[in-house]
Amino acid sequence: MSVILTLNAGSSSLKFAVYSAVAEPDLLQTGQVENLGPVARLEIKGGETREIGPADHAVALTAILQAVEPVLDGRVVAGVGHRIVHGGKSFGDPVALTNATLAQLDALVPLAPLHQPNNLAVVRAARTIFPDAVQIGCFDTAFHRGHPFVNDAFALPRHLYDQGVRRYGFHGLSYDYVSGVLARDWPKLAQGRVAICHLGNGASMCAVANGHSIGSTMGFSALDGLPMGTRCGQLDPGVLLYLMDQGMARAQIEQMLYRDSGLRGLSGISHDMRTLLASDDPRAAQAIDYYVFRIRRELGAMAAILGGLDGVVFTGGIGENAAPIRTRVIEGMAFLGLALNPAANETGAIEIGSGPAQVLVIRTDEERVIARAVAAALPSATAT
Ligand SMILES: Nc1ncnc2c1ncn2[C@@H]1O[C@H](COP(=O)(O)OP(=O)(O)O)[C@@H](O)[C@H]1O
Ligand SMILES: CC(=O)OP(=O)(O)O
Ligand SMILES: [Mg+2]
Repeated sequence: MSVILTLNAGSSSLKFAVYSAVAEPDLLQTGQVENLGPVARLEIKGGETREIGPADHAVALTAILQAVEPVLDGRVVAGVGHRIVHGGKSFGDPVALTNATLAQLDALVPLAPLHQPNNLAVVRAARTIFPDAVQIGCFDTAFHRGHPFVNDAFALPRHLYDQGVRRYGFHGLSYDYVSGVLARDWPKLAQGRVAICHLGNGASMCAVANGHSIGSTMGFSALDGLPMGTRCGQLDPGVLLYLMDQGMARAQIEQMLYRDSGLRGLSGISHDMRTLLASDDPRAAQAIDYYVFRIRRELGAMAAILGGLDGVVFTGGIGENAAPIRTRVIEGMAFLGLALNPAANETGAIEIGSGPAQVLVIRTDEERVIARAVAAALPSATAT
């Protein structure tokens, strides 16, 4: 039996999974290197967890491949699936990552500087390590491609829209997975109006109507919308003009917006929600207040886009694990039909609502969406 390897290069982690190469792939192993930077940590699910010292995405990939060698057990890696954050105007469905497609994707690096270079570096490393494997790219922007014009456009001169200056939306692999779970386990809700909150290190919300994205808080880049671990979220563009007038260089502005803002910037303490929730520093409390305020504001916007809410889903590292954040987001939202069952919320239940609209916590699985796309591209996958 051959296997499929998936690689998901996020802003702060490299997640991987190994699956059997069959039409509905069986998960064999999963894990990640998280907290990329000076003290990265390798976590193999059900296995070892250890600090691996300073690591970027390339070092993380080497550590992962060493750790999964026993799982591979000599089996051939027939396909490698990659999360690619930005597909731009041209890419929707999963594609084979050839020299030609990689060159087109390189051109989108300036639109997602925190992700796209890492995504593509991981693709290139994997092509060298597994030269005979099919390499498939799956796009975070794909799920949003059916957006109506009003959710896709900025009110800028028209030629910019034609050039591709649009609101793409991201976290699409996560929304695709969650929508699939809804269709399978909550079919009636899946036909309704659902706001999915992907709250990880990056964060966005998606308005899903009958399984299709009709709006998202993220836009042209992965900066817009909600505040994130290190990114600012929605910002008055006048601030950028002011900073330029003050003499700030483009590279400094990019550093500030992508890496020094969000929870990290506001708290001055950490980008990590666990650290902030555990802190008694008033700046940590203020950063969390801002985070919750913006999620609530956008939840109202998603409800308006959808014409009401039949359900809200929390996912991503914070959405799945931070019960106090979920409590504060849903508090006082009875006017939207939302209320929490506190015991269910605090004990890790999936259905945590007590109002007319559903409130669910669904663990996302971007890897599975990628693995299915690789399996579909492997002629052998249906036969084995
Ligand atoms: N138990 C927890 N309580 C609060 N926050 C958590 C918890 N577990 C993880 N998180 C937060 O989840 C975030 C990472 O989310 P994740 O979806 O894994 O990120 P990425 O964008 O790298 O995929 C971090 O901010 C981390 O603090
Ligand atoms: C698009 C994005 O923000 O991704 P992540 O949450 O992995 O940083
Ligand atoms: Mg993520």
